[in-house]
Amino acid sequence: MASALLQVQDVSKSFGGLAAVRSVSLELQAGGISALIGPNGAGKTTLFALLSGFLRPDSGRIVLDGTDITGQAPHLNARRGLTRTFQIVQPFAAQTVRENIAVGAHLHCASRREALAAADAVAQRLGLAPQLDKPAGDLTVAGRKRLELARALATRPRLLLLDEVLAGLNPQEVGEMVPVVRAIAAEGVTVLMIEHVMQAVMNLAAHVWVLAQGELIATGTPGEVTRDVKVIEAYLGHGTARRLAEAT
Ligand SMILES: Nc1ncnc2c1ncn2[C@@H]1O[C@H](COP(=O)(O)OP(=O)(O)OP(=O)(O)O)[C@@H](O)[C@H]1O
Repeated sequence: MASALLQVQDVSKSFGGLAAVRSVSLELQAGGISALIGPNGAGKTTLFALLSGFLRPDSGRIVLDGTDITGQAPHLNARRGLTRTFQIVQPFAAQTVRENIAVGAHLHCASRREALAAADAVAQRLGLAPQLDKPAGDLTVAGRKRLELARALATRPRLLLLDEVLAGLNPQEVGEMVPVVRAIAAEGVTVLMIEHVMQAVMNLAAHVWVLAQGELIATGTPGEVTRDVKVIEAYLGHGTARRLAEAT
């Protein structure tokens, strides 16, 4: 079997006395879409920050394609092909959509002209071409989510960490974004997504990890983890599975 694209080995991170991520280990194979789910405060975003280099783990190792990248700065990880998006999208509001996307493209483009041309190509893929000359601040929430994706894609990732790209979208917008994420994966980018919209997780992800209170409590297909008693109780409280069974 080929070695994993990403190996997370016994990674922990505390903030003061709060253990946000506890001894998490997982292996992500190249290709396809996987999801990281869990209740609010489970440690999902902290784990993304550790993987992408925005935070350094207290202990444990992160290995990308055989290379130890533990604690390596985000821009160096991006050079290696690991890029994340942010839950709260903060574009450079006064700059155009094109200029915002070009920020990501600069990683691989020698000149500004080349970066702006690369930005145009990424915008085409994400349906943002009509907005290229608009200030990013004029975009709707759905447009900003696409822009966040475009900026990440412009870095030409092999592994893309998506932090709630569907949050704040209405059902129609979610329906429009799902094929966008699928198309990114179909182009060969490995996608790991934090997502609360379970319908989309069921729809998109082949594999799911579940975090609760900093610990991985389940892993499997979306169907498997949503039937897992530990997962049901992590979301709905201890004893829920038994009460549900008694009620039916
Ligand atoms: N910089 C920080 N300083 C102190 N505590 C933090 C910091 N970042 C996160 N935490 C805490 O760590 C825990 C995990 O937070 P995290 O944001 O990783 O959870 P999450 O699973 O992404 O939650 P959500 O689904 O609500 O975004 C929470 O209790 C949070 O308050």
